[in-house]
Amino acid sequence: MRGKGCVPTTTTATGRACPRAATRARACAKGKGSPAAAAKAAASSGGLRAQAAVVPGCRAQQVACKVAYHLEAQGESDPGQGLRTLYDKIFEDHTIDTSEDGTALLFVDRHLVHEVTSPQAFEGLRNAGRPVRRTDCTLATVDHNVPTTDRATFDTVENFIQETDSRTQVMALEENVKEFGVTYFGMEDTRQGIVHVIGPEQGFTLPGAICVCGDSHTATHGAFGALAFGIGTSEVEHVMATQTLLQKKSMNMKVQIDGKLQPGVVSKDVVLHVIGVIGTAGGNGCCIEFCGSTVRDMSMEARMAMSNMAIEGGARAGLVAPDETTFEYLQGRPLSPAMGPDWDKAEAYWRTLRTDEGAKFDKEVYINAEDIAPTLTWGTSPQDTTNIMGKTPDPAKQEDPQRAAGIERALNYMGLEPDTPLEGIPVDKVFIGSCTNARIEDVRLAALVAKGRKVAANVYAMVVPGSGLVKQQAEAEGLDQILKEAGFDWREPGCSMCLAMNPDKLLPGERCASTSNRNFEGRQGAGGRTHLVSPAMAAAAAVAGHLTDVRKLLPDSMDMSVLDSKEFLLPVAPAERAVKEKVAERAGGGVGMPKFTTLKGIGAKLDIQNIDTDMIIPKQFLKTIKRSGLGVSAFYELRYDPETGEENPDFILNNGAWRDSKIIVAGDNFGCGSSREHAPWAINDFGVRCIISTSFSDIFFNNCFKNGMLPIVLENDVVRELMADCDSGEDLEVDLPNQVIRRPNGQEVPFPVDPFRKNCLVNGLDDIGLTLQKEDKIAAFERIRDEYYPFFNGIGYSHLETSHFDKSPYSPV
Ligand SMILES: CC(C)[C@H](C(=O)O)[C@@H](O)C(=O)O
Ligand code: SF4
Repeated sequence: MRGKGCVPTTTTATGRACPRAATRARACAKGKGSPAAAAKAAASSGGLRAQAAVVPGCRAQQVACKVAYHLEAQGESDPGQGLRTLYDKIFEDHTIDTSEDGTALLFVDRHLVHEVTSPQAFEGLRNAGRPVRRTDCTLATVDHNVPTTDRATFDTVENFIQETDSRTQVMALEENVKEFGVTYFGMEDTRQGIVHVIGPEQGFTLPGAICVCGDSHTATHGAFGALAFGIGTSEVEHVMATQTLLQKKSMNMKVQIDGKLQPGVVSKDVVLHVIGVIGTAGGNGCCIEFCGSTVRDMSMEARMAMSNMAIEGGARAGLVAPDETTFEYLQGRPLSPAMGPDWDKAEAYWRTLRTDEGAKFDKEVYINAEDIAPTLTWGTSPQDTTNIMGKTPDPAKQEDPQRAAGIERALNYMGLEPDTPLEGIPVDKVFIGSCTNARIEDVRLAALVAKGRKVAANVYAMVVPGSGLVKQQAEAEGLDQILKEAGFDWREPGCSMCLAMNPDKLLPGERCASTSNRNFEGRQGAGGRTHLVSPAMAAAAAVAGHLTDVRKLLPDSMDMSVLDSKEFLLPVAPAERAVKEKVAERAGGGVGMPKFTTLKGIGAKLDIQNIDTDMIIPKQFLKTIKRSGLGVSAFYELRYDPETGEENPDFILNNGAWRDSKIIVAGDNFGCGSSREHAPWAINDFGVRCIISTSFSDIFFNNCFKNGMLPIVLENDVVRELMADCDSGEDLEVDLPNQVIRRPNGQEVPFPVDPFRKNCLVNGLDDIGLTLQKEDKIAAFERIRDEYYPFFNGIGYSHLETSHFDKSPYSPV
């Protein structure tokens, strides 16, 4: 009987009673004809939210409200009511349940998995005897560790990958996907590639989906109007076990770019420019929606390069509303809905995915595309940008002493003087690749610049396609020939020198023009210096031998010199080896969720802004398949002399009583960069349980709670006072139940903490167990989804052959 069991008590995403619940219940109780009719009645009497309708036991109501949501989104409901952003719509449409404090349980449509952040998650499932709930919505590949050398002789991973830890991680994934039945593109599969290249390429990434991956650049998929964000390994396990995630709603931020881009300026320049404007913490706590005429004119691949770097602006996700460009890109891809009724149903839904006119954003940024010239970084943070006509900054001219210290440190690392013009700085290497810029259009752009020219004698330049299919397409178009003739090294797909977890690395002191997304210290190899650029600018630097404006290319008169790729096969430095051995000795099995109540001890001051996760634990220590034992590698670059492996006596955590600090008081934006949960694991294993700062990156912040650690956000003046307490050597006491920090002078400093997270920390509760108690609600949501969003159910590859392709994922130039 329709309407049976309807109760007007549903809460909203913010935990408040939903004022429209009564209307909904009335519509439901009327039980008029079809669910759609009930929905229409309900919608016309006030508009409804889909998520609020999921009340177990009230099927008709659920269906009615679901349909009503679409009517409202298409503007058929009362105008001016409940105006929502694209982010609000996707978030709310995936909300299964909302707890008192506003934490939502979200359904996850797409889960991408790679070898670095999944081993501990699979281990957790295995230990708990849990399966992967939705293998049809899960896709795995290997990318970070794979060598990019010729695979002509590839037989098995075991024989092919020389580096032990890399081999172990790749082999662990191969075993895990077999055991858990997950679709996997291995090294012998042409579809293998960087996880953020293959998802879109296969049509796995769809508009309106929630898409996650244990990787911060999951933001890439937002280009499709998918709500896509990086998660930590504990969350990878949570998604695999429950197909859901616990999330608090982010703020809405609009970045509107209007106008026509100058020739030679591409979306990479746009996003570098945007990050230069907003800073690496500018988007913290936000989901960015990129909009405006410039964005509408971009191709899907250009949009992907832009949303990819939303995380570098501090935002966990970047979105672009789907449009004709999106639909055209998706049609005929292996995992897109099949053309015909399936496609039509999907497209009708996707067309509702846009921000309502007049909807409110918490932050707005407006950029004029005509102001953007080819843009690049000069320092060690993606916010350190200027255009190619610019100069390095002078710390002496900075008013903020912390910023001045940051600039000085960055220039020193980069081997650059203040006020140096960027144009003309010689480079040693050029890297064209990564999940930002390794798609076919990027390769085409590089080939366009390189055509008929030669790589400079002082430069080694490599092009690493983002996937086997990009490589295949580029070869079909003859782009590899153009690049090889110019002197570029043409490689096999993978992350490569973006992160240098495989053998492709910079040598200490080497300078690289790189199309990747992070220029952190040591990112591309210890001591390596990175300038982030577009593929056009990278190719221009390769042929010029120095950073240059792609708009005024040098004549092609230089000799070509390709360095022997063996140069990249670096031996592991002795210092690094010693630390790795200690890590191996200490690594154990899983570590339960520890309780956190009070913590007393001397605090350590780390007065550096933007301590990124590469500084907390560099990539060479990510190759573990365990969670524990990483403490010896925490703050590796700061803590040890890279030559000798001896402790650096100037580093606070090597110094006297501070060696045992359990509390760190740090500069702004702690934990920015990658989603690696290895960062909190390493800090935790080192003995630190609490970090205090003015701000944190969202993913790091979240990861701390999953590991029984407490990150505390306080105002800058309070942080400064606590830093002084650290220097005094007297104890601080963090009292979580009472939410105060007791200073040595007896003052109590209150701090905020999310009630749900506090409860989990104080009681040592594990998220997965808590979520599985909501099984009924998850199952009810899945039934609704089957009916109204069947296109989100992964059809998987189990019954598909590679020949299923309706067309090549790439169309010719
Ligand atoms: C290894 C992975 C966790 C990491 C990320 O999250 O971004 C990596 O892809 C990176 O680019 O630093
Ligand atoms: S940023 Fe680099 S390392 Fe990270 S996923 Fe992308 S290509 Fe791989």
